Amino acid sequence: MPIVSVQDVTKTYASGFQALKGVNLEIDEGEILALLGPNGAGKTTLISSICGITRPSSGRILVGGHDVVTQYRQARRLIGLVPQELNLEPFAPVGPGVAFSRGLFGLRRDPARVEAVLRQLSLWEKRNARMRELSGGMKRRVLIAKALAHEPRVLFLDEPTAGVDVELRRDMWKVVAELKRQGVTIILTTHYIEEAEAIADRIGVIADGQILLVEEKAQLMARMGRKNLSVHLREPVAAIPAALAGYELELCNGGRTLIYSYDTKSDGTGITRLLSDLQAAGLSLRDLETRQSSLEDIFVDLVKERP
Ligand SMILES: Nc1ncnc2c1ncn2[C@@H]1O[C@H](COP(=O)(O)OP(=O)(O)OP(=O)(O)O)[C@@H](O)[C@H]1O
Repeated sequence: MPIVSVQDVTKTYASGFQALKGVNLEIDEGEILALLGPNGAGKTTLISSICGITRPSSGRILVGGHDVVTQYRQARRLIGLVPQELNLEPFAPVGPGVAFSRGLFGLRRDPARVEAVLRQLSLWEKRNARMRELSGGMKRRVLIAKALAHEPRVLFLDEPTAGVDVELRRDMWKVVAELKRQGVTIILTTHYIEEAEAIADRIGVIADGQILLVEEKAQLMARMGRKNLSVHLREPVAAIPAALAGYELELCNGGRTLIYSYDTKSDGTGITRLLSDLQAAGLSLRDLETRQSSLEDIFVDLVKERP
């Protein structure tokens, strides 16, 4: 049984705007799913619906088998949510704040658990600091600690690394990997494709209130991946020779490099023929290199190709 099951969910806001247009999504226990999508795609609306903060207009959502509307308490107990905004009390101290979040779920005090969470997020030394004394990155960690205080089985991270520096982003990825090791299911939204590429098991692409695809990251990259062959020339050319028009080459690097894009899955890549045609056109080669297209290329193509 999936830990989260989203069934035909739509959401129309009071303004009449339809933010979700029939979303179906199953999330397995223990996986990391990254939801990628442009601004306004509906990512936050979807997460808020699963967490019971926004009520879907139609459809059904189950978390751990509990309906998030009719069995709100049981469902919510299983969920930790790290919101996008840093909505922390400026004067609240870190440690008691995390303990308080646990108490909100009616759980008994458990200082050992709170300490473990604080240590895991490198916040133990800061346990007596007030929120306003912390850096933005530390505040984000506090939000995660608060979301973990009641031992949720599913953790939602809404853009966990928006606006944080590269080092902190990598730190955050380590935290996510560690949580996965502990068996926590993680759903994160992100604008950063490299983030999805670095940590997700599966990738969901959402645009305009619809899920365009959900797929294993490795499969997605293999299925949709193209490769680019860069041909570096000894002498620059002003234009692509007419004899090579059929290859749809791109000329760059001041006329010194030709880029040929090919499908890694098709039977013939066309490379052999291209190389002999290059020679026939009188071009002499200095070097060749190939590059696998990234998730970013795939994502841009997907969102662009929509009717
Ligand atoms: N309370 C609301 N009332 C009306 N429209 C809303 C409301 N909340 C969100 N929307 C609209 O729904 C759409 C989806 O918003 P949502 O925040 O879910 O997108 P998102 O994918 O999370 O975007 P971002 O990446 O910018 O956070 C947007 O067009 C937004 O303006």
